[in-house]
Amino acid sequence: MINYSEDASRQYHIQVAKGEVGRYVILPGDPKRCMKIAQYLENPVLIADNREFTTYTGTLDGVKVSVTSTGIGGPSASIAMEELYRCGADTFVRIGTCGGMQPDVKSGDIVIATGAVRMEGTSKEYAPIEYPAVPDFGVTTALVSAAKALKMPYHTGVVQCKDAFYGQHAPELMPVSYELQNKWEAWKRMGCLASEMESAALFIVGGHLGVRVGSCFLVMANQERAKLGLENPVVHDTDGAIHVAVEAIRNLINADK
Ligand SMILES: O=P(O)(O)O[C@H]1O[C@H](CO)[C@@H](O)[C@H]1O
Ligand SMILES: O=c1cc[nH]c(=O)[nH]1
Repeated sequence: MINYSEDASRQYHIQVAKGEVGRYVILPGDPKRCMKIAQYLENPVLIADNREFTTYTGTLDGVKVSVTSTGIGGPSASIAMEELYRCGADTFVRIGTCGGMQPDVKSGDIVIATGAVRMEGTSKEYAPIEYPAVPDFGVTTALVSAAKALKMPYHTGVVQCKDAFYGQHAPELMPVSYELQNKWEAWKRMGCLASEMESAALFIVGGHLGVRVGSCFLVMANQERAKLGLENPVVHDTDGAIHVAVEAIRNLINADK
């Protein structure tokens, strides 16, 4: 395989070299979330900042842990995971934002994914659609233990992933509204908790690479609650979900000892 990087020791997109990240990596979508997460680490150092990929490395309880942003959507998330894996990472926790889909999934709650609907393109270039996008059981239970210990309101269940943010929020405006609206109804009836964009790709790429992956999200709002006339403030504060992700990594470090 050709390495397109000017500096051959660095991965082309993330601009990180082998050994510069820990085996444990926290994956936010938004690069601006990286510094917030890095503040939970001891002695965080900025390793690289290229395109949508910002990476910090520090330690948690003396063990090397990194944070890398994945950008929006499966294509860039899959690139981040592939390149981090080549630098030595094998355990990933995504911390993102999502939109609730069930009436009891409220703004400010945490959702922990136990599976992801593959209504996106990236995972289809890895595995046939019949293969399920599921997180690692150990990472998922570490996230649940963390949410419980922090007394965060949380839900566990399947999340829906897609490529078009506005296909979720304004499906009626899309030429394929008939498909988007019917499928959304099906995901809801099947009990999908929330919609986001990266977990399906991360779970499938993780399965292919043989690494551990889990996901947790802040619920920003819930368009279904709005339709029902229920209270639906928009929440931007990701601190609680970040704390859950960091404590989950701490749980995994202890369990791995
Ligand atoms: O907040 P992040 O992690 O970016 O996650 C969610 O927010 C973005 C859309 O606004 C998508 O990336 C979606 O998955
Ligand atoms: O509603 C939402 C909120 C965040 N991210 C999404 O993909 N959808």
